[in-house]
Amino acid sequence: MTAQIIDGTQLSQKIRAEVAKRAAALTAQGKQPGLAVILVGDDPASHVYVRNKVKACEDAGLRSVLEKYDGDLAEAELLNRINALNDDPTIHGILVQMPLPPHISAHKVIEAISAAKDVDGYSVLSAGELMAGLPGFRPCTPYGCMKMIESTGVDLRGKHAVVIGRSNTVGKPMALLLLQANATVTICHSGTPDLGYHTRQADVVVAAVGRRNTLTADMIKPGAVVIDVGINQDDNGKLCGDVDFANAKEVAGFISPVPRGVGPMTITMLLVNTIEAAERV
Ligand SMILES: Nc1nc2c(c(=O)[nH]1)N[C@@H](CN(C=O)c1ccc(C(=O)N[C@@H](CCC(=O)O)C(=O)O)cc1)CN2
Repeated sequence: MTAQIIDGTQLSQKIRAEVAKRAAALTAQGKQPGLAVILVGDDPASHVYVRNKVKACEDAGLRSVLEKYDGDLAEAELLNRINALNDDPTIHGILVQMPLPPHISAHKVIEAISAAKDVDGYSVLSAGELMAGLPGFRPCTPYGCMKMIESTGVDLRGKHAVVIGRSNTVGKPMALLLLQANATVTICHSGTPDLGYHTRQADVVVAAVGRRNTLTADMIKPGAVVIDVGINQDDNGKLCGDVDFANAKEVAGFISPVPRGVGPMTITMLLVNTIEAAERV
């Protein structure tokens, strides 16, 4: 049987409608939620993502302030801008689009953002809150993946989840969120000798490596939930994920596509975090 598609665009629409209601309520109290988006350099994909973030804010009634800088911006200047935004009461969330040019320390930049405005959930404090099971901002991509899994109705308690990838922004927080939902979690990575051995036992697989065809149909347990975080291009330059979608959908129970899967949900959870930041003030 063919898998049910987890449509990130459709799920986003539902969540964004709720975000719009919360934004309207805050605006009526004279506190319109505000997001500052900082883009440094000319990475074409980053320009697309940032444009989509600004548009999503507009559509949901959030105010967005987009600051674009040339790739040779000095690190100190960027840190000064972040400090100014930290002090701006009309800005509730600050996002610096990644990747940054190599001469700028992403760590320094992330840590410069005030904890109350860290809507990307990338800071050491936010990571610690997640680790400790405390409330806080969750990184948008894994947070969106959790919402996608939730939308399938599959209860994670006691299920075996395999995360492929161990990045600080996706793999590690993803594993912690799954653990918090009482799944038994395995993290696989480039040093894992037999990836298929692990994924074939998994009720849920989250692929977040950035290499196409990392997860093929023969590596999937029939009926499993498959979430594809990858952003790659196929031989024809078409956007594709880490999963061999065409064949995997014939084995999985639920599967997210690329595009229209995790990508739009990443933006949606950014809106959710920004609303939460504004509601906390
Ligand atoms: N500060 C951040 N930087 C980056 C993040 C992040 O969460 N915070 N994540 C990624 C990129 N990303 C968000 O910024 C992102 C990637 C993809 C999409 C998306 O909607 N993709 C569409 C296709 C868009 C296209 O035409 O290329 C889809 O999958 O349907 C949104 C956001 C790295 N940087």
